[in-house]
Amino acid sequence: MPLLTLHDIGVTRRGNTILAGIDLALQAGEIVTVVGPNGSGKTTLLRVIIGALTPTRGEIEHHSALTLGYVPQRLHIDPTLPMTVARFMALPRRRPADALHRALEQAGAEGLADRQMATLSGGQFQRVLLARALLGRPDLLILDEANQGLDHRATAAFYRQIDRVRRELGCSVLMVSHELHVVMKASDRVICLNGHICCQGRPEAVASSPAYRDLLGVDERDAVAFYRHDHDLAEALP
Ligand SMILES: Nc1ncnc2c1ncn2[C@@H]1O[C@H](COP(=O)(O)OP(=O)(O)OP(=O)(O)O)[C@@H](O)[C@H]1O
Repeated sequence: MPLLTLHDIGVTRRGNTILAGIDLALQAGEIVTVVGPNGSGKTTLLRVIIGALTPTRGEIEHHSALTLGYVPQRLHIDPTLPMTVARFMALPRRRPADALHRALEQAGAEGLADRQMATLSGGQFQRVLLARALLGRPDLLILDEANQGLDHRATAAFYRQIDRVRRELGCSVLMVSHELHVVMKASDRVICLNGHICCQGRPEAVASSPAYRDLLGVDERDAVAFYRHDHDLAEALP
């Protein structure tokens, strides 16, 4: 049985159809990436899945005990506010110190617990957000463009960390990205969204499909070149 299934999900707001006819099943342990242009409904789809938005039509089916972890697109913390990573991780609920350190380690952010949030690099900040999402030991980890503000190298390292997390925790991952080439190696399946599902499949197949190329204006040779380049990037914490 899939971990989570969407049946004919539709979202309409102020007379505009944002999502229509979304049928989607997420399998246990799978990494699925949703790609699509600006305004194609990617965030809306994630908001429906995490329960922040009630769809206009359709149903979501999952096990009653399904635990979700969510890494937001961006999070602003006032840089003048003194707040250590450990304190941030304890919001809104304090956790045992060993759980906190385990989550930081799983996210590749070990050693950052006593650092001030304002002093973290973009890559470190995203790993702390990931660690916070891992505290609840999620069955499904959801990331909304978690590479925003990261350069290509930091993004590639971050997605390799996601793959490690999936292997260590055995959780499923659903993430949104603008760019397939960046997340290609980390995904089992890619869903190309533009209000509806235009195409889906293995990353290589989607990258070379006319629907994907038309939608995102990508040259397949560019995508493959990026993909190969990723292999050479160092594993260093950005
Ligand atoms: N509450 C709302 N009321 C009306 N329109 C909305 C609402 N939320 C989103 N929209 C519209 O729905 C469309 C899809 O928005 P959404 O944020 O899901 O797209 P996206 O693919 O995540 O975009 P981006 O890549 O820019 O983050 C946009 O046109 C947006 O303006």
